[in-house]
Amino acid sequence: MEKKRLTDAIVASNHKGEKAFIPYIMAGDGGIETLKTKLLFLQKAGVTAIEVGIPFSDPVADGKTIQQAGERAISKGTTLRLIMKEIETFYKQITVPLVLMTYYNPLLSYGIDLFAADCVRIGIGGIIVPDLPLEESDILRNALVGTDVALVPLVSLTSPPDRIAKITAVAEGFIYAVTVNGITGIRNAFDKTLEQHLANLKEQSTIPVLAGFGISTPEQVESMVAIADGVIVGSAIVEAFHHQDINTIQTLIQASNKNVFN
Ligand SMILES: O=P(O)(O)OC[C@@H](O)[C@@H](O)c1c[nH]c2ccccc12
Repeated sequence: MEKKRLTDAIVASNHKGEKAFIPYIMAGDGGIETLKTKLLFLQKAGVTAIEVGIPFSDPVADGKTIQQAGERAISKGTTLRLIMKEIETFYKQITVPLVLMTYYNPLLSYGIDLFAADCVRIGIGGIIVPDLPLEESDILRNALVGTDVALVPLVSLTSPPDRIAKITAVAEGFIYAVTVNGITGIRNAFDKTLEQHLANLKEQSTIPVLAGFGISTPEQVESMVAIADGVIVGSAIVEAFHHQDINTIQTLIQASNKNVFN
């Protein structure tokens, strides 16, 4: 089976004259019972897909906001196993693709083959594993062959051209273009080379290129969707859910839906 569900969802939103918007939430922040409510809310608000974070004790790519959300989730007993079980109870109500974001360690202790099989069973659209470099990713990629679960790669601002070529050759779902050098968390400004970097990636990739890291205001969403196929917003969404600031979430989503053909 070709891995098309996640790509198709992004392309479909782009065809509507919108750009893809993928919010990130931390599963178990506020208690596992809030996961379904948040997913249904975001789906109704018109997002393209949803990145679901698995809390982990050593989140090396994460800044303070997501680290603290992870600690809150862990303190409430959230594990990968619990999250998979919880999603299984309501996955039929979720029509937007879910992209699980987890570090490699929880995956290893879950068991790669079991994880792949469970992802298929509960309709997961993609997986992001930030601490799994391309060279080490075959075990997971092989476990997902023949499924519609995409292994989404990260490309950094500093990835050299030959590495970018290797990554785009095996990329599935979309390319996650990391927009800053460093960790997740809101930023005031972006590198001047970003526009050219995204243009290069788009030229080389046959699947959509989405920008993520540091994007936290409607203005930043608007300027990013002008140069990428969509955005991923994490810390700002996590913070807004933590403070039950629904308005901020809706405003961020709407910023990606300004008609790009005008
Ligand atoms: O929080 P930010 O700066 O908006 O960045 C997105 C991000 O949170 C989400 O995609 C993510 C959370 N943790 C990660 C670790 C690696 C890669 C990506 C992520």
